[in-house]
Amino acid sequence: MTVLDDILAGVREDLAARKALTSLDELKERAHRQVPAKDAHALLKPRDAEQRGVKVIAEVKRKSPSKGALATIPDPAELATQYEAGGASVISVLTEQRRFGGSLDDLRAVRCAVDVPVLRKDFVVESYQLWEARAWGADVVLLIVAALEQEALVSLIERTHSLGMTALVEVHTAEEVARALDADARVVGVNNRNLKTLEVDNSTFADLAPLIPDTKVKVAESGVSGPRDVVEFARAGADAVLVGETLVKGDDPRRAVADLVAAGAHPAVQAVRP
Ligand SMILES: O=P(O)(O)OC[C@@H](O)[C@@H](O)c1c[nH]c2ccccc12
Repeated sequence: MTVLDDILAGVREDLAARKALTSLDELKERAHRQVPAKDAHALLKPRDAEQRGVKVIAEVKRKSPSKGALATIPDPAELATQYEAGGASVISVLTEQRRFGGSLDDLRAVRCAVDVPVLRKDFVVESYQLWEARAWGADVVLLIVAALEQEALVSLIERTHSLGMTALVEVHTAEEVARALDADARVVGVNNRNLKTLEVDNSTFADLAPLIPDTKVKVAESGVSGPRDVVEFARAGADAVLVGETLVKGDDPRRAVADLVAAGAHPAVQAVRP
């Protein structure tokens, strides 16, 4: 059993418990009462060349299976406000409870505190979770190719789009890239961390990015420890980076995000981007 299998088993149990409490109909009603989802795609890949730096997706993350406790984060809304002030384009909120210490309450708190799009970062296995994401105010959801059969991936992407949200489709191998493209993913995230072994290898993004057409939004996930990594991913074709640990562990999250945004927007970086 891989780490991913183990996480998914816990996710399914927690999901069953939530489904017993809230019917899909009730969730749909709540989702329909939300203001429409914000367009994260347009923010991550603006048409206007002037705004074309590498964007930063900043993550609210308390702990992880690979690193254990990272930060207590008593006030996720405050952290998200700092991220936004530092120039983050999207805020990612882990909502998985057992391994990452997150919750849907964190998602809502962040949603209420910022204007930028908010990503529900979880292990989505069923459309119920997409309705849930929308009902709690998410604009973007993560869909992990390694966790889904192809048919499920296709229908979850379609459902995400029909709810007006953006799907960040996560891959880790060339085969998963092909599956994501077949399923019509518009935003593809290459996770430098293998979710089956938890090992991080930053060359994963550079290896897989050429397989993803430039019309897609390419996101480098995990492994950003500072501005140098942003420059490296930018050179390999990243439109955005997704950063967790480095931001939650530092003492000035606003400044830390601003430094990454500045690195991604630097003219020397832009000149060498493919
Ligand atoms: O903390 P890091 O190394 O900056 O990584 C952030 C993000 O990429 C990571 O949290 C992540 C990427 N894909 C995931 C899927 C599930 C849970 C977590 C993740």
